[in-house]
Amino acid sequence: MPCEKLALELSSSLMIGLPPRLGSELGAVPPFPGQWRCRVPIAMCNSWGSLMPPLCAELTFSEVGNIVEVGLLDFLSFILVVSFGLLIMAHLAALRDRRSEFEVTKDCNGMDHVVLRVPRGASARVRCHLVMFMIFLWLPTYVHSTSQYLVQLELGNSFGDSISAPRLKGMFISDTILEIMACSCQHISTNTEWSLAMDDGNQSEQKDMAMFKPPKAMRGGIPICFPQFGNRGSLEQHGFARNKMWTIDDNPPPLNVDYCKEKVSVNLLLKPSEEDLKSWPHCFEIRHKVCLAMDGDLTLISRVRNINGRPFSFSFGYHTYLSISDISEVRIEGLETLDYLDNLCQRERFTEQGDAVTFESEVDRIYLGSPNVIAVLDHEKKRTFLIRKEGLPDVVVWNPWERKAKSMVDLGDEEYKQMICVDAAVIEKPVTLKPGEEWTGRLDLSAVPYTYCIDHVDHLRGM
Ligand SMILES: O=P(O)(O)OC[C@H]1O[C@@H](O)[C@H](O)[C@@H](O)[C@@H]1O
Repeated sequence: MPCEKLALELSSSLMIGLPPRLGSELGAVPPFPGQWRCRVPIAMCNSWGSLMPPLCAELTFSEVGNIVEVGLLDFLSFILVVSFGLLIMAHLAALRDRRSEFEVTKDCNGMDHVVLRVPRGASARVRCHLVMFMIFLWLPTYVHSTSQYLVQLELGNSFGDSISAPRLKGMFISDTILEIMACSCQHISTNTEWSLAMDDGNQSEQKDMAMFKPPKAMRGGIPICFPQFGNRGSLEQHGFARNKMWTIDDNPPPLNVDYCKEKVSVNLLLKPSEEDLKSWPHCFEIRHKVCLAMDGDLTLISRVRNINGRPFSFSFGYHTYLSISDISEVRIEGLETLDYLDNLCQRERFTEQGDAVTFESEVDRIYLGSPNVIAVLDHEKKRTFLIRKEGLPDVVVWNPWERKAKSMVDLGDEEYKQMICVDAAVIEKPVTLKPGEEWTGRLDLSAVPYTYCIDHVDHLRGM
């Protein structure tokens, strides 16, 4: 026998001994007087525990139920039966996983939230919360007087990190793989904002979590900058999309390539309000899909469509706050030798001279025509964020440093050290859409061991 261990998987009644009567019920035929024989499935395991192909055994039992002989036979019929059984089990497991990947529950305040889960590893919580969750801590009656919801995506933990985060005052940057992405949204009305938040179940801590003053976005997470990036236009800083109520889109048009197969996801939709049309008179729809992969990687896919009227142009950016150990310990690879516009020098154009971007003072730059993979290496945490992107040629790198941080009401004086914004964006050459045309941008975020990218980034760039 090639295996070192033979495991007999019998029915529970067989396992505890087979009385002749039971053998007979199972169709056993007495080979000799006083003996009984029957066929049962067996599974063989080797010393490493891997399961060998199952076989069927013919067992001969003595009169008192002891096994006196084991023979292997009937391989094909047994394979058929077992395959059928495995198929049913797989189907049931898939059903169970599907059920558990989207679960609507209530939080301790009785508010609905949706938990997105992947069977192994990461989870995401889509929390249907009040927009004013800062307020409801202190004015609970407000909970009942508004119909606005905050949908909050919370990335769970796939790398064994604790979800309890360095809680930056006014900023929800967790220590987990990709922070937390959140947006405010509501099924019916249109009046809230994108924001980021984290909930580790400790409601009492939420009052520390943000300057949450709708319609202004909270700092942190991955707000969507649209249709303007920064102050390069007449609209509010980074455009209005991050300050709007998005709706959950139950029936989005299919993507040309579905990057979110095997991932749990949520689809969001924003259409312009009357007020938006006054400041930006273009008929558009912007869709945003958030996908959580089995291993906790996050994919964001955004689509902007010109739904009628005249052509229009826009800028777009994923304003991505990453949690880092210390800004002085971080380097960004993938931007070397590129030209950049320095926002701190009236957008003057320079060329990156270093072999990586490192930080010693305030940085606010737009790197132009960057490769599709950027790596943010955190030496102290021994972790690298990989940013893969499509349709987003520019990369904004921003850290306010000490002086500016002190002037920002929603950033603690020292908190600039634990954050870096690396925004995949399209800024220098805005996108122009003719009527009926659609633009798609995609961002993949993952956290990998520190050394990973050094060996792999070049390979990934070719993807
Ligand atoms: O405070 P906001 O509006 O979120 O913007 C923060 C920063 O975002 C960066 O993307 C910009 O380049 C900076 O100029 C800006 O200060």
